[in-house]
Amino acid sequence: MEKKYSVVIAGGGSTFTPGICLLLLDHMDRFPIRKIKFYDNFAERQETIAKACEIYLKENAPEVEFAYTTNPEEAFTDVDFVMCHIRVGLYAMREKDEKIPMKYNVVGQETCGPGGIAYGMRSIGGVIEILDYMEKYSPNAWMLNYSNPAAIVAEATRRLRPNSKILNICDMPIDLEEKMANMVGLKSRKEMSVGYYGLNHFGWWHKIEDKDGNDLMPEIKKHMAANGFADALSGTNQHVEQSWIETFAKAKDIYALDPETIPNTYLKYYLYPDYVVEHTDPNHTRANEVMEHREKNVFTACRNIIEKGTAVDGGFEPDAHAEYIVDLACAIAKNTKEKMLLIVPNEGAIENFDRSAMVEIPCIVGSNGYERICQGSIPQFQKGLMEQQVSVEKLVVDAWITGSYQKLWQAITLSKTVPSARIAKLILDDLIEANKEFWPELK
Ligand SMILES: NC(=O)c1ccc[n+]([C@@H]2O[C@H](COP(=O)([O-])OP(=O)(O)OC[C@H]3O[C@@H](n4cnc5c(N)ncnc54)[C@H](O)[C@@H]3O)[C@@H](O)[C@H]2O)c1
Ligand SMILES: O=P(O)(O)OC[C@H]1O[C@H](O[C@H]2[C@H](O)[C@@H](O)[C@@H](O)O[C@@H]2CO)[C@H](O)[C@@H](O)[C@@H]1O
Ligand SMILES: [Mn+2]
Repeated sequence: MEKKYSVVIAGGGSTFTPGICLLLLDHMDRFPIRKIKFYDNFAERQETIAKACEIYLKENAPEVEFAYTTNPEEAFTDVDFVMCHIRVGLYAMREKDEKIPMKYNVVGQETCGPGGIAYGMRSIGGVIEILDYMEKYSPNAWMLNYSNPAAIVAEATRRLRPNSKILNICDMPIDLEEKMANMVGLKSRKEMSVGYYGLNHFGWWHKIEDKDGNDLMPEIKKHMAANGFADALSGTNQHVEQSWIETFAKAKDIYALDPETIPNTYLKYYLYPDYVVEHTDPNHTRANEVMEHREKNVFTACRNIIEKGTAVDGGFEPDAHAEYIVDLACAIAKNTKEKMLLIVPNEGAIENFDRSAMVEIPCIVGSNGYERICQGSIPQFQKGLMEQQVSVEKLVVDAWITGSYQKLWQAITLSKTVPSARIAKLILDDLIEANKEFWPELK
């Protein structure tokens, strides 16, 4: 009898939960599920998502047991996988992450620069707490974590829970690879084999071939030089707002800095911080767009489904972009040896880079975890940028662990997005005030 799996979604009130829940149901042939649970520390938020999903599940997969709870023992007992997508402080704090640095003409962004540092200082405790619940109540389970900022969370879990069964992953490369597949007329990124190196939200493709080993880089480079990632489809409908459309187009200017590699879009914030500040409305940032679009749409759909008592024509769609999560779960469950980009300790996979850095590289994933695929040596330009950024990330984790104001001031000062130690201190003091209920006390 084929094993059926029990999954808990940590962050059940997430705007991504319905799409991921439906996606799991779409892949029951390769990843059969006996139970889905939601866990959240915000009962009311989760309940709206959960009650709608419960109606959907009853109508479409009545054989799958479903529950939702804020009780850790109920949530994490008898689970095989924890899919973790929490946002400590919700969008309200994301809005502050994005607006406080902008007061000083510094990039305000969800995962990059001082905003990402603030988010990291909130996320570490939340993810570690859930990891500890998992290990207490289901010691053989795996955590698939895509809570942000993945770079800082990954460094913290390396330092604080080095032996835990956690895989940290990001879907930005997935989206961009789909766009590159579209550039060269392929149906899916899975028809490509890639070489990639970097940190999370801070990386480059250095090799892209088709399944026959033909080099796809020349054609992709041509598109990047002319349009960046603009005008290339990826199948996701997450990014329709103007801010994302501009981000995809701006990749053209990031590419211009090193035409031998294809850049992750997030490098925009580090290489063109002046452009970003000039093109950001300090009173209406990405957090406002998400609250006005994704959050509003998802919760409106959920409330309608609950009111009608049926999910038929309720607007729930499987989140195709999240297929990577099922790929990852299958790789662990079925030993598929899937090749996936993960955020893992370098240990020499990037030959001329810090062995302890959490790097984003291609890995082979099976039942016993991942094996790194070596990416060789990296050029001086990327090496210099990565050494600065990984030091920021390490200093943030130092600050969280030791409660050190000094370390966090150093981290913000060291960020390529911040012009001086004076500005860094002004931003830090504002962030401390805004994060009083979330950060450890700093001395
Ligand atoms: N890694 C990636 O590529 C990727 C892609 C998309 C989203 N994300 C991340 O997924 C997460 C969810 O995104 P969203 O926009 O849906 O957020 P959201 O605010 O809609 O939902 C997050 C949920 O987490 C819950 N939560 C917060 N702290 C918690 C804690 N300590 N314990 C349990 N639950 C907690 C909140 O109550 C909320 O219901 C974010 O971290 C986001 O950055 C990552
Ligand atoms: O501004 P947001 O909240 O819409 O997006 C921020 C996240 O962007 C990336 O995830 C994208 C993903 O790249 C794309 O495929 C699409 O499906 O949606 C995701 C969420 O919008 C990035 O990887 C995440 O870390 C960011 O949180
Ligand atoms: Mn990401």
